[in-house]
Amino acid sequence: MTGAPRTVLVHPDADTLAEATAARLITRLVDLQSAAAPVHVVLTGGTVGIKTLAAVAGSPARGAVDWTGVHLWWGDERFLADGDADRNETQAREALIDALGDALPAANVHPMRPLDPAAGIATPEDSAAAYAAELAAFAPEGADVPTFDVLVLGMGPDGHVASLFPGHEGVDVTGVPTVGIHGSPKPPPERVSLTFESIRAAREVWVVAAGAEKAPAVASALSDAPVSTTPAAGARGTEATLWLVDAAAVAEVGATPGAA
Ligand SMILES: O=C1O[C@H](COP(=O)(O)O)[C@@H](O)[C@H](O)[C@H]1O
Repeated sequence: MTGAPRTVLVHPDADTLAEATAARLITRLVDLQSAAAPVHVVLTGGTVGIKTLAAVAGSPARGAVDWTGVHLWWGDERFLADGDADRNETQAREALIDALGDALPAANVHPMRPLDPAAGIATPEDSAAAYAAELAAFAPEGADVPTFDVLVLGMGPDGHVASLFPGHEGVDVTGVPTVGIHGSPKPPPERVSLTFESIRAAREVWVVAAGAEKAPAVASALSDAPVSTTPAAGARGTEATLWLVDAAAVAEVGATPGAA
């Protein structure tokens, strides 16, 4: 597996994990903005992912970020109508984006297109193709996706990341930056996801996971199980791969967590 080695950082519980990840993200954005602009961040849905966004919104330090220079993308989306409460976009808006208000230009927010047959988005493949075009518009010459500075991934108890599920063909898709998903084992069945090629193009990949129900998948991923059975094992950044977890989530990891 190419990519940066993993560093595992363990926090006592899910709330502390979310607060610490939010602080880490804010600090990273400020550091990145001292050197270059714009900054591209990929958001995740899921429990800890959304909790982390709420923690960013609640942090006074969020004012240290120049949000006009931050672009927000998504690693995956539930293919539902605009505004559906189950959309990762809807939850991210409620947790953070709405709170940022005018500080974050609307043009910097890049959601995956919702189900909207009247606008030509009738299938997950339509949305995936539209997102590929949006990504390409911000990609450097010769690349399919922007240079993502930080790409955050939640992980399901089955080891899925983004909407790349174990045993599903989305895991193996290559040559395209995005993929439409059908028959997801976790509702809703239709989704849109970045492919592993897009995920692995990110400079930093942060996997966030909390809770005992994630412990088997965390142990499996950190022991380099096949990506086909534990997709999270394939999540790597080009410069850094962080596993930001709580104590319950690493309960089944054999050795003391550390670089892997
Ligand atoms: O459905 C999804 O689930 C995963 C993980 O969610 P969690 O609630 O178990 O933390 C999430 O990463 C993904 O973005 C989302 O679409």
